[in-house]
Amino acid sequence: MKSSRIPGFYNKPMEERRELLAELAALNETETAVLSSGEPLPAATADKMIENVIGTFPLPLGLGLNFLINGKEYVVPMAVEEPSVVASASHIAKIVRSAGGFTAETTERVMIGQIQVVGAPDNQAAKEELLSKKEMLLQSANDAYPSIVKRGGGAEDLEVRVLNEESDSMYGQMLVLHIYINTCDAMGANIINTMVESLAPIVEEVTKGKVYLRILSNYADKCIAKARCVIPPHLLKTGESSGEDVRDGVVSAFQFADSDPYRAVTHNKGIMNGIDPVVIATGNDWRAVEAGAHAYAARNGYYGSMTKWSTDRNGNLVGELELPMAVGSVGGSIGVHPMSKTALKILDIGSARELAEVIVTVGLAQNLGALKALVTEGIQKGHMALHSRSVAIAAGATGEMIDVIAEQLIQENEIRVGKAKELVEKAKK
Ligand SMILES: CC(C)(COP(=O)([O-])OP(=O)([O-])OC[C@H]1O[C@@H](n2cnc3c(N)ncnc32)[C@H](O)[C@@H]1OP(=O)([O-])[O-])[C@@H](O)C(=O)NCCC(=O)NCCSC(=O)C[C@@](C)(O)CC(=O)[O-]
Ligand SMILES: NC(=O)C1=CN([C@@H]2O[C@H](COP(=O)(O)OP(=O)(O)OC[C@H]3O[C@@H](n4cnc5c(N)ncnc54)[C@H](OP(=O)(O)O)[C@@H]3O)[C@@H](O)[C@H]2O)C=CC1
Repeated sequence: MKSSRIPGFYNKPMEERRELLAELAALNETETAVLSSGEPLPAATADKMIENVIGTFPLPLGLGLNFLINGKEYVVPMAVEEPSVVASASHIAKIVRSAGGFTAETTERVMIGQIQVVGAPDNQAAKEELLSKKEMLLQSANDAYPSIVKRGGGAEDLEVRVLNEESDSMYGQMLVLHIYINTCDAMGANIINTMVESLAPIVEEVTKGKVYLRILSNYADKCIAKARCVIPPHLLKTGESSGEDVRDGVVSAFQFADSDPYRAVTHNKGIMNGIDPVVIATGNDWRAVEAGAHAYAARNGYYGSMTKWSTDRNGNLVGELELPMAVGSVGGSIGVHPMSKTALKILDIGSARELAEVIVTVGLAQNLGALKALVTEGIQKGHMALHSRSVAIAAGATGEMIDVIAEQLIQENEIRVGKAKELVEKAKK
């Protein structure tokens, strides 16, 4: 990939943007056609993906630009309905690339399958028995999905937990078997579920209990992606605010979020503003990522900030984000939806790990974009200026009138549908 820094990309007509992208990402004719096709997800394909299909629901697909991660350039496809998200991510990526770019990494890539056992006559004895049969259980799990073992993955370890051991617990004791499974480049839900379902009869026999649930855990805390950036304050100067003031405001905003769940939820929503669009564009399961991310934000016993912002000894702003990121670069609907195939080609990633690193980086950038605006001019100026186009459309503006009405709304500092309707009616007379 040549540079992802394309100044003024947003001022070019859409056709020109597509041409630039096709050249940059070496898209072939089919991939380029998917972007400009009126029906990127053919109805016949959609009809086979879910049930009771009556159509498709398109979202705008934008490009997060300027991303430099671990020294590699990334153009990031983002499918999202909310104005200013893509602009904000690109804005921060532009600043961070001047500071050397983001660094990102993933830990081990292991997913968890859970098997719930109730009514075992002796949970401790059943636990010991399961642990003593570890090799046999792992082998049986792998026999249920041999192709993932051939790819270098499969069931690697197990753990047994007894829940509700305390005598004052509200619920009865139960045993939970965790199978740790390397799903290679797949998110792995179906692989894991196949494995744990196949183990259920053996587990019942060993424990003499009843198995109810056999399903993966979306709390993928052994599949963590981390992103980091270090920004000298002079790069943060915004309007009248000095870089130091912006830096201190961002650190204080983090401390606010980490001290108060009312703020943490909004702060974290701003992070998911960056994460979800990439998860969606690449055909991944955003409910799984959302559920895991929020649970991880509560791992210390309280719901806090997903990101951490601090100042290092040289006065730089340091940002860190660490989240479970159980995404795949294959499997699920990824190979089915033509748009997600094209999105992965644009990203030019070689593995699920690399995809997870890009996604968590966009989340970090998005958080800083929002915080930088919030601690300086406020969110309305930048966000509402871009939202004004949607307001104009909602009020009935079409074609060239959209930008004209949007500009009038900004000039009159009244970005609301009622005002836009007045302007549209006046313009139509
Ligand atoms: C909107 C900006 C970026 C303007 O910020 P700005 O300083 O006016 O931007 P700029 O004109 O100096 O441009 C800087 C770069 O930003 C990008 N950029 C700039 N404009 C565009 C555009 N039109 N289209 C595409 N990209 C754009 C582009 O990369 C550009 O570089 P260039 O290519 O020109 O060299 C800034 O005001 C901002 O980041 N605001 C925050 C927006 C935001 O966070 N939106 C999310 C919605 S609000 C929300 O849901 C979450 C929240 C806020 O509640 C979370 C929380 O509370 O924590
Ligand atoms: N709680 C949850 O989150 C749940 C989610 N789901 C859904 O499950 C889906 C994801 O399941 P998943 O198991 O990932 O998808 P798949 O069932 O599509 O499995 C992935 C397939 O990809 C193939 N593959 C090709 N190359 C690789 C590679 N390098 N690494 C790994 N696999 C490779 C494997 O085929 P082979 O090896 O056979 O060639 C494997 O069968 C998502 O759609 C999700 O929404 C379903 C249930 C619950």
